[in-house]
Amino acid sequence: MKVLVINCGSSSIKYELFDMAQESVLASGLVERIGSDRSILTHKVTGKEPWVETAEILDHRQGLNKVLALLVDKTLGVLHSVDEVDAVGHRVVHGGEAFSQSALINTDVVRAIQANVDLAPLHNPPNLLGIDAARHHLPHAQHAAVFDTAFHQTMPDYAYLYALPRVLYQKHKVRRYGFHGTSHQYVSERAAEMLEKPLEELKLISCHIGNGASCTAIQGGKSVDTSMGMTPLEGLMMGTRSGDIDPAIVPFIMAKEELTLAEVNSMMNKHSGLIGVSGLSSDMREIVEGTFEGNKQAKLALEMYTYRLRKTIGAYAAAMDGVDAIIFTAGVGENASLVREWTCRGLSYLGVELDKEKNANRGLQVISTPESRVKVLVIPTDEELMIARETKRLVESAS
Ligand SMILES: Nc1ncnc2c1ncn2[C@@H]1O[C@H](COP(=O)(O)OP(=O)(O)O)[C@@H](O)[C@H]1O
Ligand SMILES: CC(=O)OP(=O)(O)O
Ligand SMILES: [Mg+2]
Repeated sequence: MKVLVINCGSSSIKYELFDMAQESVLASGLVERIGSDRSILTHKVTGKEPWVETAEILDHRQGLNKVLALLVDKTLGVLHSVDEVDAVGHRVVHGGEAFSQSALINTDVVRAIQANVDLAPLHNPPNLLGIDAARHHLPHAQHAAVFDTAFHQTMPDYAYLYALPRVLYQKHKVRRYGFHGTSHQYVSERAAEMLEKPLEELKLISCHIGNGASCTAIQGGKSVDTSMGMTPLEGLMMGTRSGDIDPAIVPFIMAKEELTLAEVNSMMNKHSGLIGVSGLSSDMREIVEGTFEGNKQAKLALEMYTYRLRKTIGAYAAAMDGVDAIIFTAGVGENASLVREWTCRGLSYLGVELDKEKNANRGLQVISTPESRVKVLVIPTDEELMIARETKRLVESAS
C-alpha cells in the first residue's frame, strides 16, 4: 500500500510518500511561502540529491498539483501514475472533543473539523484546504484525518478543565485539549520497546520540544496531562510563543501600550518565547551559540526555557506519583544536548543522573547512567510514519 502523508500549514505543505510494505519513504518534500510569487518547492527522493524550485504557487490546490506532478515526473518522480497512491493521511491539528481516534474522511468528518476552526484559527483552515485539494486531485484514494488532539482525549476531567465558570465549557467547549499527540504517542511506544517493559506498566514524561513545545504525562500508555491547552499557546516557553503567563497581563498591556486584542495575541504567539526574551533568535541553535559567546540575554532565555521545562517535569512526576523515564524529542529535544543537560540538572531528587558523554551523542539512545533511577531517553519523533500507519490501519479495517 502506498500512503501519502500531508501536513498543511498556513503557508506550507509538507509531504511524505510511504511504501507501507517496508514502511520505507519513497519521496518527501516541502512547499513553502504558498501565496507568493516566490514559493519554494523542495523535493527529495530517497538516495538522490534534493531538487529545489522557486515558482509562483498561489494556493494549496496549486501547490498539491505541483507535488503530484513531481511524484510522477519522468526524472524526479517515483510513481508512474497518481492512481498508485492508495491512501492519503492528513495531519489535522484540532479535533476538539469529537475525535479520540483518527477517522476516514467523509462529509461529517469535514464538518466536524470545520466546527473546530474557532478553537484553532491558525491551524484548522489550512488543514481543511489540504483535505479539499487532496480529495480533488486524488478522488480514487481513501483519505484519513489524524488529529494532534486525539491522544489526549484520555485526560481526566480534573486535568482538562479550567477553573472558570462551568458554563464556558458547556457552551463553548473551553477546556484543555493538548497537541503533538501523534508524536507523544509514537515516542512513548518506542520508549517501552527501549526499556523492554510493557507500556501499560510505565509512567513516562515526554518532552516534544521543537518550534512548538509541549510536555505530556503518559501513564499506562495514556495521556493523563499535557502542557498545551485549548490552543497551542499554553504551557512551556517556545521559539516564538510565550507559554504560560498571568492572564491579567493581557488587559494590562492592552491598556498601557494601546494594543488591540489581535495585536496582543500576535505578540504572544509570534514575538515572545526565545525570540522575545533574547532579542536574538527563535532558533535554539543560535540561542546556544549566543550563550557560549557570552550573550547574556541568550543565556537568560535558555535558563528560562529549561527551568520551566524542569518545573513541568516535576509537576508531572507528582501527577503520576512517580516516573520511570523522561523522553526528549523533536528538533530541540533531539539535537540540543545543552538543553537536556540544563533541564535535568535539578532533577536529582527524582533519581535522574545524566551521563554527560552519552548526552553529547546524537540519535536514539539512553542518556542516563546505568544507576539512574529514572531513565532519560532521546527518541527521534516520526509523526509522518505514525500518520501513515494510522491511515493504513483505518483503510484496512474499513475494507
Ligand atoms: N542542532 C540543533 N541544536 C539546537 N537546536 C536545534 C538543532 N537542530 C534543530 N534545532 C531546533 O529545532 C527547532 C525545530 O524543531 P522541529 O521539531 O523541526 O519544529 P517544527 O516541526 O515545529 O517546525 C528549530 O527551531 C531549532 O531551534
Ligand atoms: C500544535 C503545534 O504547536 O504544532 P507545531 O509545533 O507544528 O507548531
Ligand atoms: Mg513538528
